[in-house]
Amino acid sequence: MSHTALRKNCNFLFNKLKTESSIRNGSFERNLKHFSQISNLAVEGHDSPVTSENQYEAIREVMEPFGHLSYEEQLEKKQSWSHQIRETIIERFKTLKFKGNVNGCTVEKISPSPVIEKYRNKDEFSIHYGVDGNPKTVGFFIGQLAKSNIVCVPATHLSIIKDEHKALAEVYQNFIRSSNLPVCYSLDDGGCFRTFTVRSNSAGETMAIAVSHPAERNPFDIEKEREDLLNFFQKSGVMPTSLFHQTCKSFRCTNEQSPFKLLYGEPYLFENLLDLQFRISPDAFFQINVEGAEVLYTEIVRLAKLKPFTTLLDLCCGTGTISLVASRKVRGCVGVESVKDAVADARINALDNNIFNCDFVHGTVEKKLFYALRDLDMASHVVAVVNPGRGGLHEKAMETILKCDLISQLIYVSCAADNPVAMRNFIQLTNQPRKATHKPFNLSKIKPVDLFPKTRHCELLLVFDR
Ligand SMILES: C[S@@+](CC[C@H](N)C(=O)[O-])C[C@H]1O[C@@H](n2cnc3c(N)ncnc32)[C@H](O)[C@@H]1O
Repeated sequence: MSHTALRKNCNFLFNKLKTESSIRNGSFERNLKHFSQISNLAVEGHDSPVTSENQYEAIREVMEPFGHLSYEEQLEKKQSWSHQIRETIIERFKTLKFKGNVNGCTVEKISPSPVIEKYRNKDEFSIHYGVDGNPKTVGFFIGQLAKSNIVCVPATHLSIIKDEHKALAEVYQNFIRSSNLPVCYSLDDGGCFRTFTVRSNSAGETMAIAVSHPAERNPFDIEKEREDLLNFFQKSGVMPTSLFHQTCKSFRCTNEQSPFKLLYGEPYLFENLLDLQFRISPDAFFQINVEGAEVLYTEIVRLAKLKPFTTLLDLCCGTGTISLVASRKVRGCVGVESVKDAVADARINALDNNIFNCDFVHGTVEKKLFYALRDLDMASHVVAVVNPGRGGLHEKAMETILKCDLISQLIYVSCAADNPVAMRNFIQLTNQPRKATHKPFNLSKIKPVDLFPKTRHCELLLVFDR
């Protein structure tokens, strides 16, 4: 089950439970009694109950499902999954009447991640009941809604999580346990503590972000929570390099919607990647495995037909990584990104690396691409790299891309190529519906790059030419 699905399940469950005041202010015993109502715990795919003895094994099976395999075996599985993606696209394609070409598509050998342990530079920890019934447990969820058995297990025994992240999550757990404020299990239950995110860079610097629901509290109460949080970390002796606090009433808030308040330290993380330095805001996406990302970006540059006169379109550009890595090989780059702070990072990153041929546009691809292309009237050769995350590309963005004949190659970077939206995007690129006048793309190559050792996930580069 995906993290989002688990979160939805969790919210549903606690909507049911929220009417019972013991969640918010009851004693540990009352909470335990309450918890017994959602017991009969079993991990997804397992029938045996989750207990304090087997909880760490259970969370490993959720978070590191390939952890029991050798790395070679993991890569073999991901290689054959990449072939399956090719077969699925070809099968889907057979059902369509007007087509580009997908049959010639080859699947390259998977590139391994240079690191397979402690590689995650960002973890968003949730808060929920632990197996012992403690309602203030910080970690990751396991369980199934059907069996009403969602439970939170600390990350202490996971090998893909960095030690500094685990240590900070433990201090935060101690903090919320020492506080009288309740946990926010669903957005309208009046609770406070929501999530705790830790990010880090290769130099070992950490950025911690505590997110709370403002509930009915006034600004002074929220200020008090912030003071207490900072004091607690300072006294613990385990201090992040920077500490942020955000209040958020919805599932997730950007800095624009609800500012990240810096309580301590520097406002940004900096990361080195392929001889470039990147500034990263709390809000901005950065690939979770930096060494793996270096391989990914190197492969993108290898596969892209970049010429000195090429304009590179970097769609969903985050902090500008792909543009800046490719910038010296092309005439210019235009990045489009929906998160404002990430765009600010991308612009600064260009300047800090003495790169002056990249421009970054704030907005969604579906809204801004049309205008970005209109401004490219001097371009003679355009290559697009799209990296939209699990959500895939919006219909309108797809339409604009397909209609722009200048785009002769498109590299679709997908961390969830079997996701229905991504799959629809692949078919749209290669299909030519009856009345359409555009030339369809041919899917020429699939290149897997492993960014997520021990998990089922794998990054795919799908190369479309026309
Ligand atoms: C998987 S990340 C890739 C970022 C970047 N290419 C990198 O490698 O670091 C996807 C990015 O797309 C942005 N995004 C998601 N939907 C978008 C949209 N419709 N328009 C523009 N940006 C979008 C997200 O904010 C995020 O920064």
